[in-house]
Amino acid sequence: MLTLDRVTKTFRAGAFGGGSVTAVDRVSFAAAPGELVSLIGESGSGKSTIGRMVLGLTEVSAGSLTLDGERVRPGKDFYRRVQGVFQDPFSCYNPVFKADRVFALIRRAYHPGVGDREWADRVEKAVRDVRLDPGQVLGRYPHQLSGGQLQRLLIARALLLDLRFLVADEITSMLDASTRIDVLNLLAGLKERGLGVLYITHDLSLGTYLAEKTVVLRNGRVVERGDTQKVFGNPLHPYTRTLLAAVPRLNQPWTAAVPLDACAYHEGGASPGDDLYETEPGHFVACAALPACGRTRA
Ligand SMILES: Nc1ncnc2c1ncn2[C@@H]1O[C@H](COP(=O)(O)OP(=O)(O)OP(=O)(O)O)[C@@H](O)[C@H]1O
Repeated sequence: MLTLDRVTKTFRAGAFGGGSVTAVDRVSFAAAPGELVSLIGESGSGKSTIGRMVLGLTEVSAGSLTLDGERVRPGKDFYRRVQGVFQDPFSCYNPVFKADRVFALIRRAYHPGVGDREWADRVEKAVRDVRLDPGQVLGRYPHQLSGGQLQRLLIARALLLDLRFLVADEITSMLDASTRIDVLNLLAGLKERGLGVLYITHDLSLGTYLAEKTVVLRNGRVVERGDTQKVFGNPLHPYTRTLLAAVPRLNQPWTAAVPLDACAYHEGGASPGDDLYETEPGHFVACAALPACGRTRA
């Protein structure tokens, strides 16, 4: 179980590191085993920073982030259970080595006692599990494989570990529609195996596809979260509504498509409360004024 409780990340910023930027601001949510939580927000909203903190690649500035009740402790044992797959699969491979070297590295680090024959069988099974043909992909260099194949090999690599949790950061954004569906189905399969998944995306349509829960981020803060069907079926925060209604129009900034109105919990509102209000079971909205605010579905 992944649990974030008022997790905050502040980076030093500015020419001499004198300023600071709060990339993630008191974010709370949880992902149970077998559950996919989709983290949605526009560019710069803090999604990847959250993913990196879950993976122990970025330190938490404040708040608590635990996996199965333990704080994140990057190291061999941690990465046996928690892995990340990222947007650009090419960046995860060294172009001068064959792509299946990623499996050899896992063997060396985690399964040094496994014999050649058994390891080959395990790799073959993991590759088939991600719906690739071992004969087509093993022994090839990264440039000889497609982005979707490389992405799936990374998921296969994760399957060779005793994986409990996967952070999937924009993993489908570079893929064509059919490969994207394949990879999403793969994530569905991982959920069935009891894995928890944090699925980071700016694509709302993909978020609804698999996620039990949805967290909508804006400027590092959660504006709405809850059961995906409730958040999408009855979006309460104007930002979520804007995201859902956004239609690109030339020569107009996209936020102009559906103006945010002036409820107290909106950006720049008078009372920037950090708590979310449970407006119905399993549906939380950031509103300092709820329930007195009276904003419900129009
Ligand atoms: N190492 C860093 N130092 C300073 N600021 C950072 C650092 N990493 C991220 N930020 C800032 O934190 C904010 C959130 O960045 P983050 O990459 O988490 O957003 P994101 O929602 O994942 O965006 P995108 O969808 O474009 O990847 C941004 O304002 C970014 O500039």
